[in-house]
Amino acid sequence: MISVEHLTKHYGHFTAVDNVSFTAATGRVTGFLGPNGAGKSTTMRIMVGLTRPSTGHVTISGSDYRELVNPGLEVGVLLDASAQHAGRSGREILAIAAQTMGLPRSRVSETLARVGLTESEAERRVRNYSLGMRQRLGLATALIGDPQVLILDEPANGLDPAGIRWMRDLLRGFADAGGTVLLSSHLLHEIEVIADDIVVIGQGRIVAQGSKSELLAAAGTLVRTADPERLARALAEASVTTTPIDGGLRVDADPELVGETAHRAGVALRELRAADGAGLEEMFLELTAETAREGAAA
Ligand SMILES: Nc1ncnc2c1ncn2[C@@H]1O[C@H](COP(=O)(O)OP(=O)(O)OP(=O)(O)O)[C@@H](O)[C@H]1O
Repeated sequence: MISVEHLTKHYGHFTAVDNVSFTAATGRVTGFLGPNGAGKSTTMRIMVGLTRPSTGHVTISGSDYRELVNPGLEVGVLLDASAQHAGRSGREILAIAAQTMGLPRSRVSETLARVGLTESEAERRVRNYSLGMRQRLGLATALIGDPQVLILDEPANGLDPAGIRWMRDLLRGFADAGGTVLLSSHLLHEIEVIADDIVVIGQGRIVAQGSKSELLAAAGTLVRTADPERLARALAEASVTTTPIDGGLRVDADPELVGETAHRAGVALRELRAADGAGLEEMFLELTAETAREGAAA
């Protein structure tokens, strides 16, 4: 388990991480989702002792990362797949990792097979690797010590859709065997595919967290009609909150109630369905738009 408690990081007057608390539970894949610059990497660097927090702290399986004697045996870390020595082959990089952790050399071939790198790919220098191959090698370095916890910053970056499904299955197997996985992404879709639990961060703050099913179920109903204003008035009379969307409404109620209310109000519907994920997507787009505006202003 990873426990993040009231973490704050200031850079001068800028607050990159602002009172962030969450846990990544054992047996679950937790997705850490946020737009560029939201504070994901800073939080993960603090977790593994590379950046000091201004306040707050993180424990991994009850310990501070910096107290671990042989950290690679307990926590597998992938922060930047491009940071691997470009002049070495994949096999050499894994052999060095195995040696540093005091592992038998046989672990190198086993781990290469686990991440789907062939023997001939492993002989190539990393400078000739695609981004997807670097991610697989980075994941291999994280896995080689057979840790219980994985901390992965944007591990799906550069993977094609089949690669993302492959990673989902690998991380699913890891969590089902009792492991803890925390992975970050700036893409909602990746997190939806891979994660069981989701923590959403925007501008250094946690803006939502829960299981994927909870967050998706909270999305309500999508309804389209030629007369959304009239339907919104009828729903408001029933004390139901609505949000206008293109050609209709997002409603904080189940589709049955929306259909009955529309029928009573004499409003013909064009579409009525559970808004799976739409609430999360809207919230995420708002976060992204705010960041994009900041970027434009800068
Ligand atoms: N060493 C530093 N000095 C000053 N500001 C920093 C430093 N490191 C990060 N920041 C700022 O902190 C904010 C959060 O950055 P961080 O890299 O944690 O975001 P992120 O969510 O990982 O984004 P991305 O998806 O782009 O990697 C950004 O505005 C960044 O510019």
